[in-house]
Amino acid sequence: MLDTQTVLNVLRPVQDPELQKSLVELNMIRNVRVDGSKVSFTLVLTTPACPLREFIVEDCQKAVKQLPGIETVDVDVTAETPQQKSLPDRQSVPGIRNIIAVSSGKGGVGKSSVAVNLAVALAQAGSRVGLLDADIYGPNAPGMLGLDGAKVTVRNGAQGEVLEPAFNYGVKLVSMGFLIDPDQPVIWRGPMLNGIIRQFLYQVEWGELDYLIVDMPPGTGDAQLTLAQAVPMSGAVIVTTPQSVALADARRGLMMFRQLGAQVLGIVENMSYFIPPDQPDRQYDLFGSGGGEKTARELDVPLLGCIPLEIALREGGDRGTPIVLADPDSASAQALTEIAGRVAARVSVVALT
Ligand SMILES: Nc1ncnc2c1ncn2[C@@H]1O[C@H](COP(=O)(O)OP(=O)(O)OP(=O)(O)O)[C@@H](O)[C@H]1O
Repeated sequence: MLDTQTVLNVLRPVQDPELQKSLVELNMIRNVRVDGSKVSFTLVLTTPACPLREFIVEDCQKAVKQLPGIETVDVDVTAETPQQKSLPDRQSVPGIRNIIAVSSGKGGVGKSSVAVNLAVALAQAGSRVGLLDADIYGPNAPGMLGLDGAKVTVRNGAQGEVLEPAFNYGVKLVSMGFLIDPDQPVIWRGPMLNGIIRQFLYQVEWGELDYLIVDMPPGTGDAQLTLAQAVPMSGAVIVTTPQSVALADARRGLMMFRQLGAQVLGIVENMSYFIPPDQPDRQYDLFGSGGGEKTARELDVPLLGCIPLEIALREGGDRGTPIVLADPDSASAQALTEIAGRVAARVSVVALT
């Protein structure tokens, strides 16, 4: 009769492909049971959005089936998202495991669309997700998340006043748009930023979150710097288009995070090519091609994915139903879902290595 230790021994060489470490050593294999010709165990992944889930399960099954007399291998898959490393001089936010900034060197490249769809895709995969819309210039996440006109409610808690976030599609949201007067000039909003952001991090009832996505204001000016310094983040995702001007801005954004000691999780190239709705097998490179890949290579960061320009993505944003929910089979929704998986995988790597 086989014992659980023998099972763990054959599983020991199986590695997590991202972390490149043994699943057994990472304590990702638990509750091993042997019952005659059947072995069962729990595989605890580092994110519910793991893009390599099937691949890892197959590797485990293959390894265990090498044992004589074993016919069935039942793998129960769950996930526990690791806590980001603590950062010097930054106060972590209790209950929030990972903070991910979504940033762009310039406006209008689709940063908010990426942030909103990323948040919803992670929630769809089973993660606990919050979205902090910190874009003082154009806080448009509420509209894109179907929460236009929503407000944070203020409650008196044990620690004083606390804000309750709005909620839709599995995502908790607070937005600069809930607090700032849209008629107030942007120049006056900048200096308020540090105070508001601290309130948004430490005084909101976020509860337990695997990921808090922060939709940053575009650019690398004072406001962005203040924000990037105030938020204790796991890493940043930089959104760009294939155009050379946008890429030069993306490089600046990337340098800013690096100088602040924050990890850059990777680059997302948006509006990579246009798919005409009536000719879905054609694609047009409206803004050139290969720019995101080239910049990623030059700066030695991963290219997390390329999102096509699709009318349905804009319509989904305008209607308040993100494309990953409105049309999950569309090319842009699939790209965004894959990007969410890669971001989650990179966050695990940063937390655990
Ligand atoms: N891949 C895409 N396909 C079609 N439309 C897109 C795509 N990406 C973004 N858009 C549209 O472009 C507009 C600008 O996008 P978005 O607001 O996400 O950009 P942003 O970089 O956050 O802009 P801002 O600088 O104003 O915050 C929106 O109307 C959005 O729906």
